[in-house]
Amino acid sequence: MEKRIAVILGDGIGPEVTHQSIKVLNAIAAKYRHNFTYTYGLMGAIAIDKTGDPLPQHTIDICRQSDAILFGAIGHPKYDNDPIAKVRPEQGLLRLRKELQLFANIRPVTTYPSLHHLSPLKEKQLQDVDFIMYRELTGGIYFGKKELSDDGTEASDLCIYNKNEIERIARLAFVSAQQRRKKLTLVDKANVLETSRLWRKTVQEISSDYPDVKLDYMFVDNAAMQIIVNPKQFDVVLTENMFGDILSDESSVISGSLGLLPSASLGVSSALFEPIHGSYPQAAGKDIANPVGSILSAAMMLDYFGLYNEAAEVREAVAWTLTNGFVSQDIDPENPHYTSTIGEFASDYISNDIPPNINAKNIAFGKATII
Ligand SMILES: NC(=O)c1ccc[n+]([C@@H]2O[C@H](COP(=O)([O-])OP(=O)(O)OC[C@H]3O[C@@H](n4cnc5c(N)ncnc54)[C@H](O)[C@@H]3O)[C@@H](O)[C@H]2O)c1
Ligand SMILES: CC(C)[C@H](C(=O)O)[C@@H](O)C(=O)O
Ligand SMILES: [Mg+2]
Repeated sequence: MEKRIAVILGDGIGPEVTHQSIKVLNAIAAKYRHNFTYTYGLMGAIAIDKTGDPLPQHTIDICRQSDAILFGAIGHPKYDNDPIAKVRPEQGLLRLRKELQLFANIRPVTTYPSLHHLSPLKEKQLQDVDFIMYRELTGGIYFGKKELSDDGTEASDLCIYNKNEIERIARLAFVSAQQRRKKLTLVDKANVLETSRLWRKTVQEISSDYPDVKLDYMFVDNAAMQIIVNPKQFDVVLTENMFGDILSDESSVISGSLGLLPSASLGVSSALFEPIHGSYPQAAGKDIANPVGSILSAAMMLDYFGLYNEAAEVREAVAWTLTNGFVSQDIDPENPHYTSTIGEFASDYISNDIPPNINAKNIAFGKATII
């Protein structure tokens, strides 16, 4: 299979983690005789530095000409700490999502028994947790009108949704539930917000098209608590843009680290794959970030291409690195491995280059020694 992949490395740890995904995709391509070609575009702080624009037209063009987009992360402290900067790295990502109409952001949350000890939650709460969040990505408060008064003392962000925006992601979430455990939870704040009441009404209306799916509703404040005390109750969670942003970072503590969670952002004719974490500037350039969220995003890309066996093999490679202790500092601070080592091991596993009796303890921060 031939696929053109647009790659946006971005800022901070974006390049380091994305390079591991490319290693893994190359191992898959070699093993299964696919031809993946990569075209690189700038976005974020690096794009501002080089072109003055967080999303240069060239990047939009290569994304449009690709079959899928692999993205790292954007963001830089010099903008985070400057509340009056007019041009910001995040504008690049938001514009790209809007331009390509990437309206459905899909964030699966799984747990690995070998990582249960890392979660602040108790073991019994972690067993059998497996849910998927459908986060609306191109509407709501992120994209409503923003205003700042002339004297700079008052500001507003408008939260706005229309029926069509709600319905198109809700239908994807219902179909996903049909293929899973047939439960859909709409998370909103319908006791307060007009937009949330429109979400409930719209989702209620279309639910009759999916009679096999049990629909329930939860207020977002309760959901934030339930995700911690009883995460296994969830199957598919459907929610608006900002609630989904916050609840998905929260959900990563179930898995054990923000560095583990992947995502897919699907649109009308484009698809973008990115870990849910940000540019983690404190780790930039140190080769210590967890690449698993990015590698699992590449697996979601393979699923999107219809390469289900290949995607499963990438997930198997990741599970193998995790259970054998080839993990980064966030997972095992006592015996951490480099980002690049984890990427190499995952790709070697796929290429069948990994001897079965490798000793994880001997390869911390270095090459494997065989026992
Ligand atoms: N999609 C994106 O590109 C995206 C997402 C979130 C934040 N951001 C941007 O990233 C910058 C930093 O934001 P932040 O510190 O709030 O969030 P962040 O996700 O970058 O990091 C928060 C914390 O999570 C942990 N973490 C994140 N990724 C990790 C990884 N791969 N491996 C191990 N640990 C990891 C670290 O402890 C880190 O301090 C900001 O400029 C923000 O706007 C970008
Ligand atoms: C960087 C930021 C604009 C982005 C968001 O809020 O959507 C990020 O937090 C994410 O989760 O992808
Ligand atoms: Mg976020």
